[in-house]
Amino acid sequence: MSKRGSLWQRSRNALRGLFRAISEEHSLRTELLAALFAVVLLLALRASPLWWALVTVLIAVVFAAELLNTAIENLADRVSPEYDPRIGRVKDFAAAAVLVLGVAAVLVTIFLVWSRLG
Ligand SMILES: Nc1ncnc2c1ncn2[C@@H]1O[C@H](COP(=O)(O)OP(=O)(O)OP(=O)(O)O)[C@@H](O)[C@H]1O
Repeated sequence: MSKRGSLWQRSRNALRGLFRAISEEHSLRTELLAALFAVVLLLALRASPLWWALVTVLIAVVFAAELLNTAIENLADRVSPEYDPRIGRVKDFAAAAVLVLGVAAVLVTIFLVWSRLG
C-alpha cells in the first residue's frame, strides 16, 4: 500500500477522520458547542483581534488534543483490548492533556470577560 498521496487525498483522509471523530466522540461535540459559545462571547463583548486570535488558537489546540486522545484510545483498544494497567496509564495521560487545555480554556474565558467587563 502506497503511503504517498496527493495533498487532496491526504486532506480527504484527514476530513474523514475529523467527521468520524465528531460523529463518534461525545466530548468532541461538547467542545464544538463550547467553541460556539466562545465565538458568541467574543462577538457580544466586541473583543479585540488579539482576543479573537488567542481564542482561535486555543479552540484549535483543544480540538487537536481531543483528536489525538481519540486516536490514542482507538490504538490502545486495538493493541490491547483486555485490561492492562499500562494501557490505563497511557489513556489517562492522553486524557490529562485534554484536561490541561480545558482548564486553560476556562481561565482564558474568565480573563476575557474580566478584561472587558471588569
Ligand atoms: N484496556 C484498559 N486497561 C486498563 N484501563 C483502561 C483500559 N481501557 C480504559 N481504561 C481506563 O478507563 C479510562 C477511560 O477509558 P475509555 O477508553 O473508556 O475512555 P473514554 O471514557 O471513552 O474517554 P473519552 O471520554 O476521552 O473518549 C481510561 O482513562 C483508563 O483509566
